[in-house]
Amino acid sequence: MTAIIDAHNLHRWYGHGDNAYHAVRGVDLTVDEGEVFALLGTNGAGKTSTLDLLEGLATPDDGTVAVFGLDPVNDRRAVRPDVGIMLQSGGLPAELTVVETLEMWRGTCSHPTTVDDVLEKVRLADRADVRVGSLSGGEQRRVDLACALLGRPRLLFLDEPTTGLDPESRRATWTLLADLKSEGVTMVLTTHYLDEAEALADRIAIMHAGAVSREGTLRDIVDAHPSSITFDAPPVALPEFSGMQTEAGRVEIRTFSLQRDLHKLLTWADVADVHLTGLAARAASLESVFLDIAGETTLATTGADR
Ligand SMILES: Nc1ncnc2c1ncn2[C@@H]1O[C@H](COP(=O)(O)OP(=O)(O)OP(=O)(O)O)[C@@H](O)[C@H]1O
Repeated sequence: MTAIIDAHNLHRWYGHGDNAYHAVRGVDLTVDEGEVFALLGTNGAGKTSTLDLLEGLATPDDGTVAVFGLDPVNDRRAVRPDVGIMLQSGGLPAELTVVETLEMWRGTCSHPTTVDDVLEKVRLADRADVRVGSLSGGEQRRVDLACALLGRPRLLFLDEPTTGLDPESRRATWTLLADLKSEGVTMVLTTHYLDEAEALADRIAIMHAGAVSREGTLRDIVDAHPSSITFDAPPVALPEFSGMQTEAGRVEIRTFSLQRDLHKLLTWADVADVHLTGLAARAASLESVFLDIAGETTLATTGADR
């Protein structure tokens, strides 16, 4: 595999002095050719700040980024023609129609496809003559995507591509992105929809407080996380389980052997004639990993440690 993106020890600060904010704290990322890489994280985790560095829209305060083996800031003229960027908010002029917007954008691309082609892809052909400002939020998002596709990019950055889209349009966008992947387009996307990352991504990184907290395939990430069995604390002594704790009258057993421990618990309850009220068994999932990370204490990220 060839690394299309290779980033090491990225740091990004906003502001200066005591009020400086350390938004990206030593991020390492590689994205291979043809991969879909999803960047997840809570609000403010540093996803967009990291994406800006990979896109060459900002220079890292420390660390290095290579895109196609080049510096996306200093070698911008060589890198940019092969890159499509869909920002979180497109900021397109409201007065232009969809087709005028795309024609204008097309003029900035080195080897563009046709406006009709991208209109078809994002399913906006019937809205071509409507002003961008009159479109629904979801339709505007699809114009942003159309602009990112016009240059026939080899590498596509998508910052929350389906936010504001209805479920049917989200699915249509997933199909479009899957088609682009099968054409060999490499993609880096941020999303708050875990099912989107599950459906599209070959690899996932979960950011928290400016750093990558977990990284790997969905399977790697989920397999490294315990499953959980919970129930109301019964008025009798329980058998021994590693990873068992009781809080506010609820018992939780965190386990990497869900089936074995559940069997042990149910067999004990049967023999001891104990009714386990509120019993729930949850296999580890991307959501449980995400929620655990989101609950972790946030490190101080102000200028004091600069
Ligand atoms: N220009 C700026 N000046 C100061 N702080 C900023 C600036 N831009 C971003 N930040 C801060 O940096 C942190 C990371 O922001 P960023 O937009 O990268 O997060 P994110 O993970 O993309 O969040 P979201 O999911 O909400 O889009 C946030 O706490 C944000 O307030």
